[in-house]
Formats: sequence, structure tokens, C-alpha cells
Amino acid sequence: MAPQAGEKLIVLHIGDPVKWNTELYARFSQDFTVVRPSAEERQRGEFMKALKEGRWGNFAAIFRPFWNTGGEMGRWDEELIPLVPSSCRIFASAGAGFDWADVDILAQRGSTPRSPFSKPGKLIITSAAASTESVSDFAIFLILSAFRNLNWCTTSARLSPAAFTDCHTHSAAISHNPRGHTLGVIGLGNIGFEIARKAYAAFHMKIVYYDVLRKPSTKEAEIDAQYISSLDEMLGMSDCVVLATPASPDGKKLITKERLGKMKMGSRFVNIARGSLVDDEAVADAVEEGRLVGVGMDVHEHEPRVNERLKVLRQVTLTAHNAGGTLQTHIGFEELAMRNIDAVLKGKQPLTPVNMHLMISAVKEKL
Ligand SMILES: O=CC(=O)O
Repeated sequence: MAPQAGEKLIVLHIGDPVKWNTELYARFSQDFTVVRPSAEERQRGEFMKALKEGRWGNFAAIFRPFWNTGGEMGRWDEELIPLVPSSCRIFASAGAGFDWADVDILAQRGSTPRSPFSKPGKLIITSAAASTESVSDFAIFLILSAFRNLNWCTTSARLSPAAFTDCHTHSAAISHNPRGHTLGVIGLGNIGFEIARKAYAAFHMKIVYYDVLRKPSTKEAEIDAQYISSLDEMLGMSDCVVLATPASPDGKKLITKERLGKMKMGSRFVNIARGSLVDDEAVADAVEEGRLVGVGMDVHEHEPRVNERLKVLRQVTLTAHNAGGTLQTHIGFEELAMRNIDAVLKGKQPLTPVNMHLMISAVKEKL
């Protein structure tokens, strides 16, 4: 049922309360009726039951301000999405990744030719822009670690005087300045670009990139980047490859044994994107073979479990999916999610849509 004149639109707020943007949230809660399902109601079975019953009314938006909660119902897929009322126009979530949702199903679901925002196609928004700085900083750390053997250095300093002396004596001969080396970026989106910009500005690395679409020449010129239309070719040119692309919707791996075989002997690899894109066993093989002499992995194939072989390789720096984890990112995630909902429900353009192009093509198909 459409809201009556003067009636507020309902926003379904899943997960933790807003922690940082309390003033904005107070205004948001005045403009909309915010409904918060309990932790039990967010479990998949109960969540689906509640949606079928229409327990939360004809909500117009879904709001998930924090990435560690609000995902209890599992994947937003062909089983779950059809249960969302047609009144819902936007799903705004914290986080950069959107591998937990079938974005094309959200976009296509019954969208009408009138407008991509009109019901019942669903726009999905992430707050990725809020983590560009933190993730790109972290990638620089991992790149530096891969060139300078920082995993070996930091563990040796803690281990024993003998380990300290061994590392102090022998690491220099196999450590390199990144300056002048070639950084191959897979995915020159916002995060990939920022990694490349920092590597170019700080270390004068030569930037090559692969992406499904070439970036405008003005953008390339900012970092003197060279577009390589073949991924395999780019892998073969790079001294360090950094993966900065979204997960494949079908879970397909991008970095496989075959692909690693295209990389130079003695090169390096960094993953700050998604663990599902990489065959971690194949990475361990490539390190043992000497093809990769430095690896930085923030995300893992079977997260939160980390590959046992990678754990014992001193050339490999491992972190616990921390790249985006700063206070500034969290503040930005909350804020962007609220501002996107506010814009769309007030008839304005969303700020950071993910599936807008899919919605537009779904609309065109129906014309
Ligand atoms: O990985 C973190 C995110 O999706 O923001």
C-alpha cells in the first residue's frame, strides 16, 4: 500500500545502530520511519518469514550501516529478493564489496520503463567511496612489504637474537626499492586508481593496468598509466600485480595457476579485493617455485580461515581483512548510506550507485 499524504516512508534498518553520525541519524529518523528487526529476526529463516508476512510494512529502503552486522540473513539472491516489497527502491549498505547480493537480480526485478528508480527495480548502493583512502593506504603497505620482505623483518625482530641477526644479514640482498618497478593494477576503479596514484607519486612506479573498460586518457595521464587490453600480457609485464576488482558474481577465480604462470619469475602479488577471486593454493605453489618472491594478502579464499601453506612462507604478508578498517571508513560508510537513501527517497540522484547501469539496461529492454 502506498503511504498516505503526510505519512512517512519506512526504512528497514538492519544490523547495528548508527554509532558515529548521530545527528544525521536523528534527522534521518525524523524524515523516515525507521524500523529495526531484532538479531533473531535477521536470521535467514525468520527474516524470510517476516518479509512474507509483511511484518515491517511497505518499506521504501533498506539501510545497513555497519559491515559486521546486518548480513545475518545471508545472500540476497533469487530466493530472498522476490520477498522484498515492491515499494522498496534502494538498498544502501556499508562496505565496498557487494558480493553478498545478486546486483543484477536486484536491478531487474520487475523494473518498469517509467524510471529506473520507480518501483519495483531495486537500486543497490555501497559506501565504497568511504574506504578508498584506507584500502589504498593498506595496499601500499602490502606492496612495500612484498618488495622489502616486511613479514620476515617484523617476525624476526620478535623471534630471537639469532632470527634477528639472520634477517638483518640476509634480507638486504633480496629486498628492493619499488621505485622504477612496474605495478600492474587489475581494476582501475576508485580504489585501484588511488593505489596507482600513491605508488606513482611516492615511488615513481611505472603503472600499467587492465580493466574491462579503458579509462579516459586524462585519467591515465594523471598517473602516466598504460592500458593493457590483455590481462595475461599485463601480468607478464609487471614486477608487482595488485588485485583491485570486485568479486565475480559467479564466484569465478581470476588468479589461477594458469594466470600465475603468466607472471614474471621473481615478481610479486597483492590482494586487497576479494579472497574468492584467488586460488590461494596456487599462490603458495608460485611462492615455492620462486615465481612470486613477495605476496601481500589481506583477503583470503576461505576467510576467516587462512591457507596453512601461506602462513608458513616468510615471503607472504598476511592480514585479517583489515584494509578498509579505519574509523574514518566507518564514519563514511554510515554517512554515505544515509545520504544515498535520503537522496533517492526524496527523488534525487543517488550518490554512489552500484547497479544503475543494470537498471537502465533492464528498463531499455522493456521499452
Ligand atoms: O571488504 C570490505 C568492504 O567490502 O568494504
